[in-house]
Amino acid sequence: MKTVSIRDLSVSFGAVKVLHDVCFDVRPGECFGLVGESGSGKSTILRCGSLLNGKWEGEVRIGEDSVRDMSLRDRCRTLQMVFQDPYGSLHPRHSIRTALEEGLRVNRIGDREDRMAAAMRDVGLPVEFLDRYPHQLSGGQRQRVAIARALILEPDVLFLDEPTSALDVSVQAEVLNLLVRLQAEKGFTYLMVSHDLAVVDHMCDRFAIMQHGRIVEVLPREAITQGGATQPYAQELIAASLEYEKAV
Ligand SMILES: Nc1ncnc2c1ncn2[C@@H]1O[C@H](COP(=O)(O)OP(=O)(O)OP(=O)(O)O)[C@@H](O)[C@H]1O
Repeated sequence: MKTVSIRDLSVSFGAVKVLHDVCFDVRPGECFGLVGESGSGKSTILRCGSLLNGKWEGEVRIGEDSVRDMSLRDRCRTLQMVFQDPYGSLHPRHSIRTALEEGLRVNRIGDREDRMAAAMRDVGLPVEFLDRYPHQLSGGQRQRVAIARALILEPDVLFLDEPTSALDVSVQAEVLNLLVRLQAEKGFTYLMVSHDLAVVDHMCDRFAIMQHGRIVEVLPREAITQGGATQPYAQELIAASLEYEKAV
């Protein structure tokens, strides 16, 4: 199990600075949430940490290693990302087999058929689905494939960017429970963006509340239901979310 350590992460797009010296640590085996208003910089943290965006200042370490110093292969085997929209992240003309095999091939890993079958079983999908295409699966099944593709390389850390927000409410719970089970079985460290404090309450040990590219407060999960936030914006966000829960 590995720590994710983010120090003084700053990012600008043109003249606009969207992250300001962001610092936090995700403990080994922990699920750490990032919440906050739209545009506050949550996804940008994941995109920088995974080097999808390489233009930033500061330091991101996984365990002892800076992500910038890792080879592409080491990075893929240390850190994987699951996106919000599984339809967008799976190639429409590639079978599920092709999607899963790619990472194994690039990383020159053998036993591919066995590993792909194991990954499908891990995410609760029939092995026969390897021969299907993304449009032949439901949204929840596609997200399971995206998770299988992430875990097949046996990474230490998963970055999850709103992994269930594109799914039906009934399917959301299934995928969240799958992520909880996989974390317990495989000891993943999760860094997860969500706009939904109910999801954070279900999944996360701790979470950071963000506003305008800064961390306002880092809180334990219990702060959602039992209070404890000290910063006014964090208190407002939690109160608004509880009001919303009551109303629906
Ligand atoms: N490639 C880019 N070019 C220019 N601006 C960008 C780019 N990516 C993100 N931004 C800007 O950076 C800011 C942070 O965006 P980010 O996607 O990280 O926010 P977020 O908190 O994840 O929002 P949401 O909850 O809506 O997904 C926003 O103002 C956004 O418009």
